[in-house]
Amino acid sequence: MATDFPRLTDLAEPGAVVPPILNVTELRKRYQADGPLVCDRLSFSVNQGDFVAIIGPSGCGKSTLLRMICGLLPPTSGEVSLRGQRIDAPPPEMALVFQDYTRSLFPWLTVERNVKFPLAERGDITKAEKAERVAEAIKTVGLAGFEDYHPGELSGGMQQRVAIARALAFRPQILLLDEPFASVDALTKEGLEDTLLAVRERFADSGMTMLLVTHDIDEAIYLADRILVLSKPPCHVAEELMVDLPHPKNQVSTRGMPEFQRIRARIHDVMGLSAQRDGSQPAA
Ligand SMILES: Nc1ncnc2c1ncn2[C@@H]1O[C@H](COP(=O)(O)OP(=O)(O)OP(=O)(O)O)[C@@H](O)[C@H]1O
Repeated sequence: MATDFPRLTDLAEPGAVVPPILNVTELRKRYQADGPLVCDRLSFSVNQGDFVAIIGPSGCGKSTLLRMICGLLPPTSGEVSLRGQRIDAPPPEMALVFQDYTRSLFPWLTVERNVKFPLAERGDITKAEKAERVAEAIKTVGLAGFEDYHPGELSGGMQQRVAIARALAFRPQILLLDEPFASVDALTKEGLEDTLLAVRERFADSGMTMLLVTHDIDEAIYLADRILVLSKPPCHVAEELMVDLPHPKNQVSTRGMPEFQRIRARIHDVMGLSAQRDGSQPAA
């Protein structure tokens, strides 16, 4: 598949250590000068092609972190860098999918036009390539045949697929997803999770990196290769877990695997949920 950005591994000398695509270094964030710290010395890095899930207690600062990563919100101190360059504004290599698809889609445009919308101003891509990208993105999210529908004629899950397709048509190097499936029912959510895995496979050659913020521990384990568990606020990375589950994944058998259960138990421990459930105090 064609890609707008070279893979870091293709640029490196054979045997060289490839630097992370994204570095988050010592981030601190306060919304008001005299307000509480939301993040405190939050650091981690992400390699190209990784699928990283960020999970943490409600209100700990996950969305704040994602907005700082994509340059929509300035950190109070510390920095986010992409390929070694500090991010001060939304970089063209990133695309963001929000939970609330109703606010990100244009109801008066068809599926095809919604997906094409961010490409309209791109003078560096030919009309034919735009059409090819749009068709491929729509197909990848399972919406072939719905090109001429309007968002209001689609279910919530299908509308979120349109939002994902729009991000994909942009061919981002980093796809950021902020609670993308929090507004849909459980069965629809499973279908969308499997679509994300299909997206990942489809764009693997271009080294697309994915960063998912979610409340859902099982979703994080099912989808990601690496999970960053954030602490309660002011948040930092409390634990980093590698997920090594066999592909292709399956909603029933993968979730039943001992490794899946082991990781889930560990996350519950780190987040203090187990302790809360049996009535004792969570670890500080
Ligand atoms: N624009 C803002 N101005 C002031 N405070 C804010 C703003 N946005 C978020 N906050 C505060 O920052 C903290 C972290 O919020 P954030 O939405 O990042 O957390 P979260 O982990 O994504 O929450 P949730 O899991 O409930 O979606 C909260 O205390 C919130 O009230």
